[in-house]
Amino acid sequence: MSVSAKHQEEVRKLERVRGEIIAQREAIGAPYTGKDVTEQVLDDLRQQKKKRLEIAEREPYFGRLDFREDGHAAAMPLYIGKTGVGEEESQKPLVIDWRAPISSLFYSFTGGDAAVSYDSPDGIVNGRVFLKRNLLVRDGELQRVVDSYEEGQDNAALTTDEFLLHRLGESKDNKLKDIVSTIQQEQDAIIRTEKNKAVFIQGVAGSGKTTVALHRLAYLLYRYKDRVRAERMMILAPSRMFLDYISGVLPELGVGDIRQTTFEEWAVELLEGTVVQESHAAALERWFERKTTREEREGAPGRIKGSVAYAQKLRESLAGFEESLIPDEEFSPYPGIKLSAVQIRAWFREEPAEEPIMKRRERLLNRLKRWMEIQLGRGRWGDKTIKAAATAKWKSYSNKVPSLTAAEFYRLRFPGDAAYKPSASKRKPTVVPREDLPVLAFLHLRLYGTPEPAYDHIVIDEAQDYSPLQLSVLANRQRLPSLTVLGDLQQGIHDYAGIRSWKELADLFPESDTAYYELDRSYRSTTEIIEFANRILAGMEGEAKPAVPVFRSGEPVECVPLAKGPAALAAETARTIRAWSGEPGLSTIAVLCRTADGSKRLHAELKKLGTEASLLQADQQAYSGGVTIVPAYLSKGLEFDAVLIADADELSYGPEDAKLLYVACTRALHRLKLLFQGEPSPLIGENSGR
Ligand SMILES: Nc1ncnc2c1ncn2[C@@H]1O[C@H](COP(=O)(O)OP(=O)(O)OP(=O)(O)O)[C@@H](O)[C@H]1O
Repeated sequence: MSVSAKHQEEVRKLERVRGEIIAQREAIGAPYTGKDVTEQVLDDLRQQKKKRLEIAEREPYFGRLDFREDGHAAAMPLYIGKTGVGEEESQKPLVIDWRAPISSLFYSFTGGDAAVSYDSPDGIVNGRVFLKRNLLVRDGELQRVVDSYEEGQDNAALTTDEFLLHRLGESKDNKLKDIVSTIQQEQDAIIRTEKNKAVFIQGVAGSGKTTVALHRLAYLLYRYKDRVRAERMMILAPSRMFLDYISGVLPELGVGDIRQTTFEEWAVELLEGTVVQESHAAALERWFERKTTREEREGAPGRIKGSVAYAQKLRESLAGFEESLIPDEEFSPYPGIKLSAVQIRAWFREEPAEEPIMKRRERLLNRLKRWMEIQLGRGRWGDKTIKAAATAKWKSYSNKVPSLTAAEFYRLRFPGDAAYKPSASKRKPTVVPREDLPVLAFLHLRLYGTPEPAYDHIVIDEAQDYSPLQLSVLANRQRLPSLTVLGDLQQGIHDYAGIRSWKELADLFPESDTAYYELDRSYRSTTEIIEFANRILAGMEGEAKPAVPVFRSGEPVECVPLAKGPAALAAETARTIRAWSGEPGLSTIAVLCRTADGSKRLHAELKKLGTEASLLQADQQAYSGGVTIVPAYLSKGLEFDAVLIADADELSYGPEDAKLLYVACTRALHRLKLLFQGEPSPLIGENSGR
């Protein structure tokens, strides 16, 4: 079939499918506003469907696969889209959801006439593929038709990756996007991993880890409809700004209501207002605004307190506390009526051990109260004076059974470790440093538990910055392990708190409950940028894993020496911003500085020159795109069309800063330039053009 005939065929098909989608959408009226509860529930479902149809109307599908199942006479064209659509009358599928079992063929098929198979709920289905076609539909218009496999054609000439490259070449705005139309085979395998696993993903910068984790949530909600609920899922990311950056993906995949937060916010909430965390900026300042030594990082409180050994110390301390909870004295609410310490301890032990300690304490004290009432009998209990005196005795006894908040417990039992002062007033929360939050969360769960239901699934992004203690606190909030834990050890710039090997985290689970994946291909940057960043990696200690580029060539990376002084830096920065701003493909531009202080100074200098740029700071809620000046350590997880590294000199980036410079360079999609005053950083030495 000729190219234009194919196009015509697809235009007709698109018209038919969109006609059906529009008709179905229009048939769903305005939201129900009445009081009938059943009707409200039904309408909720209708309105959700309407939202999905609205997305489908713009882009009903992105792929077509002609598949002949074994035993069937003809191949069936299957159209694959973000949401499944069935014909209203016949209920025949018009569009198949990308998460359906059969759609996995679309992602895993890479050509050839060999038999293929996919896992369906009824078992393995075998068959053959006759056509794999990518379709680009934007706002209801068919824009591109690209075949990556057609039976009987010279498929070597068919462009397998043309569609992907087209997508990667697009410029980015300030939000991460979904990738349903171009999910790669190795990514699809992760997305479709069974629910009850702790899935660890080690992936190079730009390999799609964050994106894949979000698609996995959408997959789990579809595949395990009856068992998982969006309200019982949670995404943990390093900052509010990062969460804002990824916030568009799930709604675009038709998924809502998933809690997205940072570990620290989650912990503070768990601790029920008893503590607040010190500012994020202050915490970062400690590690990034001045040079730190390896000894400082190794011996950092976050690493020690986050270790498995420390968790054990906390457990032992809790056990000791529990053991000594009941005072060594009898309880006697009235002369002649008494209960020995031995008896009270025995009662305490009867409480279920898996219940939090303070809950058991409360139940024990209530039991004592009931016992007291019964022993005194109706006559004496009815006597106001006797009742008041007995109750006072009970209160006084209760006061001797300690009740502590997590923050009080930690300060009392680990006075040398707790790095905060108690708040001056009981009603005011205690301000605690970030590294103490995991400890307090751990203690709180053992002491008080939480009324919140367990989580069905938890996603942890940038997990190389997590400690084993943090992960174990989270895993304790699940009945069965079901987590997606992703990160990149090579980007572990917070190594004063995080791990050095995934084993540290994976060891928390039985091996049969874990799955480990590595992603080596980088989709974000051009080949030139990836190769440049790989050379920085090579300078890193330990075994470096270079990223493999998807072949997408761009401009060479530039390293430019500058004369000394802030004026020369500002002038060159302004010139670069001007030049890049004039290029159509470059809509987000970042200037990265080693420190927040340096970023502020450059921002002020640029202002003097009349160059507009926004300054990105820790504790910021959102990243708005355009031209931004960013401290390198805050750029982690984000990406920009073009990146200018303003201070790639030997003082800013010494050999121990390889991870930070690697993070900085890998933020760039299409363009990367590094400036240096004085000697270039040894990390780019040979690349610097000198
Ligand atoms: N299969 C794909 N098709 C199209 N684009 C993709 C694909 N996989 C990843 N990308 C793109 O690559 C970029 C990097 O993705 P993402 O931010 O999820 O990677 P990451 O591994 O989390 O990166 P980092 O560790 O550097 O933060 C994004 O722009 C994403 O849209």
